[in-house]
Parts: sequence; structure tokens; C-alpha cells
Amino acid sequence: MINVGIVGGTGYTGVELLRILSQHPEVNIQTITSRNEAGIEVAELFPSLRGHIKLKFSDPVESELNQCDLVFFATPNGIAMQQAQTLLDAGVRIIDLAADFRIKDIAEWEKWYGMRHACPGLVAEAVYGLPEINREEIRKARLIANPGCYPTAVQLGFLPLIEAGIVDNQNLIADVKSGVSGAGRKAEVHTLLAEAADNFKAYGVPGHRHLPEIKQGLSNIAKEPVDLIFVPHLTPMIRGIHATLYANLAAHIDLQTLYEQRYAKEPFVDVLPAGKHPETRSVRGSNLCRIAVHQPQGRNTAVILSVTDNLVKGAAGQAVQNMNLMFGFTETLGINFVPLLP
Ligand SMILES: NC(=O)C1=CN([C@@H]2O[C@H](COP(=O)(O)OP(=O)(O)OC[C@H]3O[C@@H](n4cnc5c(N)ncnc54)[C@H](OP(=O)(O)O)[C@@H]3O)[C@@H](O)[C@H]2O)C=CC1
Ligand SMILES: CC(=O)N[C@@H](CCC(=O)OP(=O)(O)O)C(=O)O
Repeated sequence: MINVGIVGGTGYTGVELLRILSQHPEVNIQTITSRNEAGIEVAELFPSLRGHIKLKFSDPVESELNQCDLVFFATPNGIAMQQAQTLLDAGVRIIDLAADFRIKDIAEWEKWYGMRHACPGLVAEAVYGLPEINREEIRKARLIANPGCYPTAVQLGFLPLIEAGIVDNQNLIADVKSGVSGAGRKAEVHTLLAEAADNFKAYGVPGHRHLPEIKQGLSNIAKEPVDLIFVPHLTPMIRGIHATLYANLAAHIDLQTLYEQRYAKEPFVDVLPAGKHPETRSVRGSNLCRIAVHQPQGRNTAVILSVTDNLVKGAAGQAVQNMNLMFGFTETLGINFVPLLP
């Protein structure tokens, strides 16, 4: 058993981590922090966890994070970077669900995130936690940068095409829709029921902070700079991400076979049989990325549908997948569950 701490246990990713980890046979949840709810029973705030989590929230300053084997940061951007060095020095391993360690170019990170990086020296060491690309590095890592929700769906969708070197890498298009929980649990006008329900909008069109993360990941795979247009949308689902990806093909190839072979051994990527499309409603609570491949007749265009859950394969579930790899557990342990329907 490993002792685990969660910083930020009251956000949507934090409570999703609690739900998953409370059922994990190799995890003892030692401490869960919240500044606003310190002293309150976790089960009082989240009755869904009654009988599963017996802890109280503690203040991050007073909680004994340095006695954990692993600490998850389910906090806003800019928090993990302030505590990472101290925890690593105490022998604690870290998975940051936020973006502090995702982008290797510090100036680029500071531009998109609008703050100074507190520990640029650790960024090079951090391993980008996308197991389908970095599995062996993740096993050895002390510090994991868990990917963003949109970048998970987009990178997994484009990955086989780019690895095979058969697309025009300068003209990729990612048209992506997210459920509202992707915006987090904090109160904001644009996620009010009256604003977000029965509504639909594109946002971040001139530039979204996940663009440099996606470009970095795809460029690493291509071994040359990749360019793409990425437009996120807010859709009135509670959970889930649906990415529709377009790429111009530079060679004739059987896309279905390419995808099936690339992901044959991946426990959390499911390539649907030819002609099937992922059903959006089934992304709710799904633990994996479901991919459908389509090539319109007579066109050299690949249309890839990549569907995930922003809170599971896009955040907490992927973080636990990384934890399993880091501690030598079976990769699917505790996250091999069946999605909700409806
Ligand atoms: N929602 C999603 O689908 C996804 C989110 N992420 C990322 O995961 C992170 C968490 O997201 P989400 O759960 O949505 O966020 P929320 O805003 O819903 O939750 C944030 C949590 O962090 C705590 N917190 C806030 N400020 C601090 C601080 N200064 N020190 C310590 N704790 C703090 C809050 O508790 P309190 O204020 O009481 O301390 C709260 O528990 C974000 O970086 C987000 O970008 C990544 C992928 C998907
Ligand atoms: C729907 C919605 O608002 N989504 C969020 C992204 C979610 C996310 O978690 O991004 P980071 O982990 O990189 O902060 C947004 O667009 O800001």
C-alpha cells in the first residue's frame, strides 16, 4: 500500500480522484487538503463518499504532505510549482493535474499562463504523463505533468497518423467540444445553468493555452514542428470531450488498420470497428479514449473522432494510470470500470 495526499480535494478533479482512489486496493489516502473546508468531514461535503472516505479536509500548510509516498496536486495552475522542490527533497513523488510542468519552453509557459515560473529548473525533469507515448519514462519519474483534457483527446487522435508520417503536419485541425465540468467547480458566470445549459459556444478562438501543449506533444512525435488550428467549444454536457480532428493525407493507407495496430495493446484507448462512431452520451464517466476513423470517399482527408471524459482519461483517471505505472502496480488497477449510461 502507498500513502497518498491530495492537494485541492474539493474541485471536480480532486473529488474524482477521491472516488477512484477510495476503491484502489493499493492506496491509503492519508491527507486531503482544502483551505476553505479545513476541519470538515469529506463525507459531509460529498455525501457520495460516505462510508468510503473517513478523513477530514486539512489546511495545506498544516497537512503532512511530506510524509506521503505520492502527492496529487488537483489545484489551479501555479500552485504545484511552489511546493514541488520541497516535496521532492523529502522523497515524495508528485503528479500535477494542472499545467505547471507541461510545457518545456519556460518563456512560452509564462506567456500563456501569465505568471513567472517558480521552479523552472524542475520542468526539464518532469515527465509528460501520456502513457501511450511516455510509458517507460513515467515508470521512473519523480514528477509527472498530467496532460490537459483537450490535449489528451487531440494527441491520442492524431498520434498514429503523425507517427506514420503520412499527414500534412502544417495543416491539422482540431474542433473540440468539452462538458462544463472541464471549467472546474469554482463559481463563474459562464458556467451558470442559465448561461451554459441549452447553449453552445466556441471560445479561445484567437488562442487557447492548450494550443502550445498540443503543438509541443505532436511536434515531439513528428520530430519536426507541427502546426494546427485548435478551436475549443463549451457544450451543455456535464462531462466528456468530443474531438473531431481533420488531417490531409500525404499517402494512401488503410487508416482503420493503422489505428487498430497502434492501439492494440493500449488498455485505455479503444479503436471502434470500421463504420462505427462513438456515442457522445457514453463518454460520461468513461475511463478511456474511444476513437473512430473515417475517410470521406474520394478525399485525401482523415476524419478522426476522439472521445474522452475530461475528468477521467483527461485528468483523474489518467493521473491514477500514471500512479500505477510509477509504483509498479498493474496499469489498469482501480480504473478498469464500466462507463455510466445514460
Ligand atoms: N476540470 C477538468 O476537467 C480538468 C482540470 N484540470 C486541471 O486540474 C486542476 C484542478 O481543476 P479543477 O478540479 O477543475 O479545479 P477547481 O477550481 O474545481 O478546484 C481547485 C481545488 O484547488 C484548491 N485550491 C485552490 N487554490 C489553492 C491554493 N492556493 N493552494 C492549495 N489549494 C488550492 C481548492 O480548494 P481550496 O480553495 O478550498 O483550498 C479546490 O479544492 C486545474 O489546474 C485544472 O486546470 C485538468 C484536466 C481536466
Ligand atoms: C470547458 C473549459 O472551460 N475547459 C478549460 C480547460 C480545462 C483544463 O483543465 O485545462 P488545464 O488543466 O490546462 O488548466 C478551459 O478551457 O479553460
